[in-house]
Amino acid sequence: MSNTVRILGIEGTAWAASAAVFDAETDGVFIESDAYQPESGGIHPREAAEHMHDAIPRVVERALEHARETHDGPATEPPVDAVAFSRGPGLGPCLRTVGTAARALSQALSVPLVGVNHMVAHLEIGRHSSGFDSPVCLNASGANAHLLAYRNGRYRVLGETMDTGVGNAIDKFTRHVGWSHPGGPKVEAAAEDGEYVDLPYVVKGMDFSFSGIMSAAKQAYDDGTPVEDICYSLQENIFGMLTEVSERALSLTGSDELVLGGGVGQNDRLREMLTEMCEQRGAEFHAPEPRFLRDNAGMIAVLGAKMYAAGDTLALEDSRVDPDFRPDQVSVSWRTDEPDLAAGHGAADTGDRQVRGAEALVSLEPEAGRVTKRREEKTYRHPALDDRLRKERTTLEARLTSLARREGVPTPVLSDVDPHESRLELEYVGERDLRNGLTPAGVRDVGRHLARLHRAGFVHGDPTTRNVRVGRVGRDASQPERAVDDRERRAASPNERTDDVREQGSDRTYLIDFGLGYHTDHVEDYAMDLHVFDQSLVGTADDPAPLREAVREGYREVGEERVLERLQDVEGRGRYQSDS
Ligand SMILES: C[C@@H](O)[C@H](NC(=O)OP(=O)(O)OC[C@H]1O[C@@H](n2cnc3c(N)ncnc32)[C@H](O)[C@@H]1O)C(=O)O
Ligand SMILES: Nc1ncnc2c1ncn2[C@@H]1O[C@H](COP(=O)(O)OP(=O)(O)OP(=O)(O)O)[C@@H](O)[C@H]1O
Ligand SMILES: [Fe+2]
Repeated sequence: MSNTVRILGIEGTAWAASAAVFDAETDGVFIESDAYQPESGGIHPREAAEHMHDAIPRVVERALEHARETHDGPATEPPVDAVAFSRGPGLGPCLRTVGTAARALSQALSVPLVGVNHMVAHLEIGRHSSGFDSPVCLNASGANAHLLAYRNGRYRVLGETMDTGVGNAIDKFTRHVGWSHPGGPKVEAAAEDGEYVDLPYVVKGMDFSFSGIMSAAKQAYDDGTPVEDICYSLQENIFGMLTEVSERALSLTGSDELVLGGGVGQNDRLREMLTEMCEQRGAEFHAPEPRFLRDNAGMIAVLGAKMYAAGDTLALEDSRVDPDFRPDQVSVSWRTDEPDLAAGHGAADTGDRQVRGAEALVSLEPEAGRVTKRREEKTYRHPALDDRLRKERTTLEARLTSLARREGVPTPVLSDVDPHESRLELEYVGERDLRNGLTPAGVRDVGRHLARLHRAGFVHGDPTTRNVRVGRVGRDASQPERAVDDRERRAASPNERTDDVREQGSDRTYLIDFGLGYHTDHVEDYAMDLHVFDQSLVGTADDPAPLREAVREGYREVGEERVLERLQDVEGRGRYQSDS
C-alpha cells in the first residue's frame, strides 16, 4: 500500500453532483462536477435528486479514473483509502441518493466510509488552504449563512440568519424579476450599473435577517425602481450586514483571522468588503479559490482526509444522512490540542488607553472616570448607509443607555452626545468585560437586566459578554442599588433567597453599548435578545450550559415566562429552509 492518504469525496446536497480525489501528500485536488440547472424557478428537490441519480455515477467514474491513473501502488490495491460523502445538511432526496452511492462504493472498494458535514467542509477548506490556526468562519452559501468559531471540541454558531440562507434570499429576488437560477451572479453583474437606494438593514448582535430587505426589494421593483439600483443596493446592504457581523465575531472572540466559505463567497463585492474590514482592524482574511467556494466534492475529500486520519469513520449501519445536520452537532475529531479562540480568563482591563470594538474606537480614561466612544467611518460600507447607521446608533445608544438606568439597570452615565460626529462621552464603569470573568452570578444579573428592559418595552439588541462590564468601579457603585434590586426581586418572586452569598457584596454588572437597541412590544424580539446573549456565551465559555441556565434563572425572577418559552421556539427552529 502506498503510504500517502488519498480520499474520494462525493458531494450532492442540492445542485452540484460532484466527485473529487484529494491526495494528502501533494495537496492536489481533482474535482469533477455536473451542475443541475432548473428549467424554471428554483431548485426542485425531486428533479435535483434525479440529476444526482444520473450524474453521480459519471463524476465518480471520472474521479476514480483519475485516482487509478495517478496511483503508484499495485493494481490490486484500491486507488483511494476511503470514501467521504456529504451527510447533510441538504435536500433529503439528494442526500439519500448520494449516501447510497457512497455506501456502495465503500463496499465495492473495501475501504472505510467517512460522513462529512457539508457546512463544516465549507469552512474547513478555508482553514486548510489558509493555514490559519483558529479563525472565525463566515459561511455564505445558498441555503445557509452563519458565523462559526471552534471552541472546545466543536464549531460554535456565533450568529446566523434568522430566516433564509443568503444565496436563497438573492435567488428569490431574481425569480421575482424573472431571471433564471442561480440569481447571485446575475445580481452581481447588474449591480455594476446601479446606484444606491435605501433598503432595510437588519442585524441583531451577530444574527441577521433577510426577509425584510427581500420584501422591500421586490416591492421596489414592482414600484418601478430600476433593477440595477436594487441589485446594487441589495449587495451593499446584505454584504454590509455579513461584514458587520463578521467584525463583531472577531471582536468578541479576539481572533484576528477570518475565512470565507460558501457559493456566495464567489461574489467580488462581498470579498472586497471583508478584505477591507480585516485590513482596517489588522486581521487576516482568506477566501479559498472559487472552485472550493461553491458546492464541490473537493472540500468533502479534504475534510474527509482529516477525519480519516483521526479514525473518524462510519459503520455502514450508522451512515444515515441527515437533512438538518447542524455544524455544531459535529464532534470535531481532527483538531486536537489546538488553541481555542477567545478570552483571557479572569483578566481585568489590560491598561490600554484605546479599545477597538466592532463598531467604535473607545478611548478609556479610568482615572477621570470617563470613556469617549466614536463610531468611525466604515469604508467598506456605502457612505450613505454608513452615515445613516452611525448617526442612528449613536442617538439610540444615548437614549437607551439613559432609559435603562431609569429602569434600574446599571449603565454608564452619559455626559455628552454628538450624533454628527457619532461620538458619545460616557462614565467609565466596571473593572473588566464579563467575557473575561464569566460567572453564573454575573450572567444571572444579565438575565435580570434584560428582563427589566423588556418589561419597559425595549431590547438591548447586542447583549454579548463583551457588552457587559463587571466590577465595582462606577459612580454609583457604592450606593445601595442592590437593595432596590432585592426589593424588586422579592416582589417578583417572594420565595426566592435574597441572601445568596455569591451575590452579597459581589460585583456590579453594567450593560453597555445599546446602539442596536430599539423599542418593541413583540415577544419574539425579547426572545431574540436572550438568544443573542446565549450565542455569545456559547462562543466564549468552555462550559456554557450552567451559564445559560443562570441567565434563564435571572430572567425568570423579573421577566415573563412566555419570553423564555418563545426562546425555546427560536432555538428549536430549523433555520435550514429550502426556498423551493
Ligand atoms: C446545503 C447545501 O446544499 C447548500 N449549498 C449551496 O447553497 O450551494 P453553494 O454553491 O454554496 O451556493 C449557491 C448560491 O451561491 C449563489 N452565488 C453564486 N455565485 C454568486 C455570486 N457571484 N454572487 C452572489 N451569489 C452567488 C447562488 O445564487 C446560490 O444561491 C449550502 O451550502 O447551504
Ligand atoms: N463605559 C465604559 N466603561 C468601561 N469600559 C468601556 C465602556 N464602554 C466601552 N468600554 C470598553 O470598550 C469596549 C468596546 O466598547 P463598545 O462595546 O461600546 O464598542 P463597540 O465598538 O460597539 O463594540 P462591539 O460592537 O464589539 O460590542 C468594551 O468591550 C469595554 O471593554
Ligand atoms: Fe454549500
